[in-house]
Amino acid sequence: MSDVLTRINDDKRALVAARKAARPLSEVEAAARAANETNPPRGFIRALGAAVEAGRYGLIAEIKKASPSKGLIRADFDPPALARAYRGGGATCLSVLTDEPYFQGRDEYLVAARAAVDLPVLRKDFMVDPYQIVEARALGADCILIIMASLSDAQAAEIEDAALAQGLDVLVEVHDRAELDRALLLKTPLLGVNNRNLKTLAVDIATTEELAANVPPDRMLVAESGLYTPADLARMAKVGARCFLVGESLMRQADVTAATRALLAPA
Ligand SMILES: O=C(O)c1ccccc1NCC(=O)[C@H](O)[C@H](O)COP(=O)(O)O
Repeated sequence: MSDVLTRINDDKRALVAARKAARPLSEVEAAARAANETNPPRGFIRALGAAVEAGRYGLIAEIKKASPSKGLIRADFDPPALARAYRGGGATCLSVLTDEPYFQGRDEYLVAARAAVDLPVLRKDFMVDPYQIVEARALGADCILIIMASLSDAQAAEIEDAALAQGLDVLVEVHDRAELDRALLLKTPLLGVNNRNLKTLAVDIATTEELAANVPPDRMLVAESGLYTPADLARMAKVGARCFLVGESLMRQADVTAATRALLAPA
């Protein structure tokens, strides 16, 4: 039996092949060029850097309806309203799941959430082909995710180059020391440590603590997953993470603005 991440990536490769057959790359490239005119990249890394420079936390707030580990997280799911709620609560950036089979995401959710606010947006998906990067820019995304556990070094570099060519920022995500060493071969300064093991779905925020000492000072460390309280953020900040990617704990709240504000309040 294959692990969760392998299944997601296998399905994603089939899905991308179908999308390529339905819509040629040249057409998506034209849409990406048009998006550069109407929705130019908003500077995802720049926004996080500015928050940290100003002495605040950089919060990437995730719009996530469901997940493989938790099933349905939020039934009352309105991406533009959630984007505004996150903005009102002090989020720096948004992350929007576009994967449909495993997260009940949709490309349209990214478009609608981004149109509702002025925050930079991460297309949160499983990138296995440069075609998806062009798609991301065509949708208006400002940043894409590279999961080192999903890709070889050559594939990661190819996807990063495709993103940079589109003017997109890149969040590279690792879960262990070997992935961290490989991620440091990439150009992006934005380095996420996922506290969730995407193969087993086990979450342990000690993962960020264990890897943080090996993250060079020229990288911006993002602690991802399993963060619920201001004390969790303070614990991550102690080892040098000033930026956070948070989904479920905020998505489960009735008042997302108040919950975001409360999460960002001093511990
Ligand atoms: O969340 C999952 O169950 C999951 C399963 C398989 C691959 C990826 C998965 N999640 C992606 C993420 O790591 C999170 O959406 C993100 O870091 C936010 O985590 P959380 O705050 O715990 O929702």
